[in-house]
Amino acid sequence: MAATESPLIIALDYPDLSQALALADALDPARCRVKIGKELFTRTGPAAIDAMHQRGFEVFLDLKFHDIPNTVAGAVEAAADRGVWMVNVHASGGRRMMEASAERLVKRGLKTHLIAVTVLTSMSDDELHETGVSGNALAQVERLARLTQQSGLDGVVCSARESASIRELCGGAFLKVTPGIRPPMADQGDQRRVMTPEAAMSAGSTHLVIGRAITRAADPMAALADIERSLSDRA
Ligand SMILES: O=C(O)c1cc(=O)[nH]c(=O)n1[C@@H]1O[C@H](COP(=O)(O)O)[C@@H](O)[C@H]1O
Repeated sequence: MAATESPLIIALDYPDLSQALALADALDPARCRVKIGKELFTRTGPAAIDAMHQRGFEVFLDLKFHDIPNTVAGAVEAAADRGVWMVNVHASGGRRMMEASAERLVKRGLKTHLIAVTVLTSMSDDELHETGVSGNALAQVERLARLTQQSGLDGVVCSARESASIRELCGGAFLKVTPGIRPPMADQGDQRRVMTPEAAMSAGSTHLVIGRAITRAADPMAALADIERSLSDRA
């Protein structure tokens, strides 16, 4: 399978496999990775993963596991056995849950990247307070990133607004996978902590998750090319 140097991960948030395949067939695995999330996976099951692997894409399976340690470790192992490049859990599942998952991969010699979601990019500080968290999003992301690193995982999902702080706290090699990416003038939609692609890379994000800015664009390939251009202009 062709590994790519690109930081771009395209979120295939579609209700059926044919729409996901239509975009995948226009994309080039040398230029991006793809993400399969809850909607597509619940519709298609592992068939979507297999179809992307057949096309040469590395796959981020985004099912955000959040359960007791034994259950999540088993789910992470199952994902890795499918050969996915990356899988995620919720950091708020706690240290033992994350350690059990990381240890399972090590024990089996599986190379899948394991990362943890800190605070969803759709949440504002006020919404976070409503869930009982007293600090702001940045403080909670920092706390959970530290816990994630101590638990032996490879990185976090956070917003690009927190990437610089997490780079300082956890180092450059610790993955900072950032959704909530919006090109200038793009509709924010349900996201709250957003950044442009070039600002996100400058802030220290290692990977950018991009969904609707490409999948809902009138011309998805032109939208992707614009984003790639904005990143190479920055370099
Ligand atoms: O884990 C994720 O990928 C994720 C975490 C997060 O905090 N926020 C977030 O938006 N995501 C995912 O990233 C994608 C963002 O999609 P767009 O907002 O359309 O670019 C969606 O597939 C979300 O499920």
